[in-house]
Amino acid sequence: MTQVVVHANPDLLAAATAARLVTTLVDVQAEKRSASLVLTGGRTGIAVLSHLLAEPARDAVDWSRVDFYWGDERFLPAGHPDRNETQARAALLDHLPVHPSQVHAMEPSDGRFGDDPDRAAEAYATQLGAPFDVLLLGVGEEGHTASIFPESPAVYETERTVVAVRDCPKPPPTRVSLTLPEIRRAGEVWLLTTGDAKADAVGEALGGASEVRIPAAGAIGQRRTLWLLDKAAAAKVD
Ligand SMILES: O=C1O[C@H](COP(=O)(O)O)[C@@H](O)[C@H](O)[C@H]1O
Repeated sequence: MTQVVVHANPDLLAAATAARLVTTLVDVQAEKRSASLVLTGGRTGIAVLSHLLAEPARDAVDWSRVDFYWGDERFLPAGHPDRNETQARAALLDHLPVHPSQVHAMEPSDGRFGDDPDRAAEAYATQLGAPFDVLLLGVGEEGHTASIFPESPAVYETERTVVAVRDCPKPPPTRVSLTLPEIRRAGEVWLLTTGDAKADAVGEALGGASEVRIPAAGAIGQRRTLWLLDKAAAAKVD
């Protein structure tokens, strides 16, 4: 099932998505022992985490039973301000009662495997198991999602769950990303984006574009695919 929800502005979108995350994680935890949540980078993704920190019902979630992953990472040194992990820690994770073992970050470029994104991708693949419960994604102006860019090798990947991505049109050029086959194993996939610069990509994705041209079109959840947009990003949705 694909649903599109349009909010009046980016701030309302981030606040409503944070509230939605709380209730969804509470529901998952009512059904099973722990929940898995995949975080996204980007402006909207990090704004959602900031709102989640301030959400009054935040601690209805048992945070000691949530495992955090990332859909993609900018392959930079640990602690670099442009890493999705660094931003997510500052916005939310550093303020929650979570054990380090619950936070499954992708390796930095000065980590265990040095400056080798292929080894970082292989290592991340070993951390994956059951399908994710909720997987958050952003959408780029040209239709990328996670770090899967249009017409790039990553969009053709059919076997691996995680890949290294090079020569990205958006800096930094080297990244690590989940692949579309892995994204499509998730129960719920939520695509979050705002602003008129995203309207063409969103309109094309929802209008039936191929995932090679608009990778976000291939991000589909097993139970639900939820597009969470502001009015500007939804301007070209029929
Ligand atoms: O580089 C990235 O950008 C996208 C979208 O970011 P936004 O700022 O345009 O919302 C994001 O989904 C991805 O995780 C990140 O690495």
